[in-house]
Amino acid sequence: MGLHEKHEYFVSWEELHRATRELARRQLPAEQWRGVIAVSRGGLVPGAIIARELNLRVVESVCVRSYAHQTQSAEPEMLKDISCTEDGAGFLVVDDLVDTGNTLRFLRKRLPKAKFITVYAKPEGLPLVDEYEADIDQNTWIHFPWDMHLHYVDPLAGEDR
Ligand SMILES: O=P(O)(O)OC[C@H]1O[C@H](OP(=O)(O)OP(=O)(O)O)[C@H](O)[C@@H]1O
Ligand code: HPA
Ligand SMILES: [Mg+2]
Repeated sequence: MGLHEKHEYFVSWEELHRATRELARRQLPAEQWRGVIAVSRGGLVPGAIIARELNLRVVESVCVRSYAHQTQSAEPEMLKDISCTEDGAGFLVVDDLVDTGNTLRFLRKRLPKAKFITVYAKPEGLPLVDEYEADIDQNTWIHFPWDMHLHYVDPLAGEDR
């Protein structure tokens, strides 16, 4: 394998559910939280699972457009802010993953007192996340279950003759 080779990691619904539940378990006791702020769109499903496990009924969403992969210099933009909190105190900010950390870096400025958690984390993003469930290599692209569907694959030995 070359050093710069790209890898792919395919996450099933079951794996996502299991990993997110484990992340939720580590946020106990639930009474310390006022609610969940999901980072739309990737954080919506993990946010719902965490809210369910912790019996939190206040679920908000924020949306950030990050230009990280196009123009390095451009600042991310808040497409949807929240009104339930000034500084994020008592809230869990949930995202599916942290990659470069650009999204969470931006949100930390808006919600300095929130706790930031993700299901997956790549090394560059580690300083921006308070807790996460699983490490993923920087050069691996994660495919989430909502972006995939099941399809037929030929047997290794080829079709029956
Ligand atoms: O750490 P970063 O380099 O900022 O990358 C991580 C972010 O990128 C993806 O969201 P994206 O902005 O692609 O939008 P989506 O959630 O709507 O898919 C992912 O869901 C994270 O929010
Ligand atoms: O690895 C990834 N998978 C899906 N979306 C992403 N956004 C940044 N990195 C990723
Ligand atoms: Mg996202």
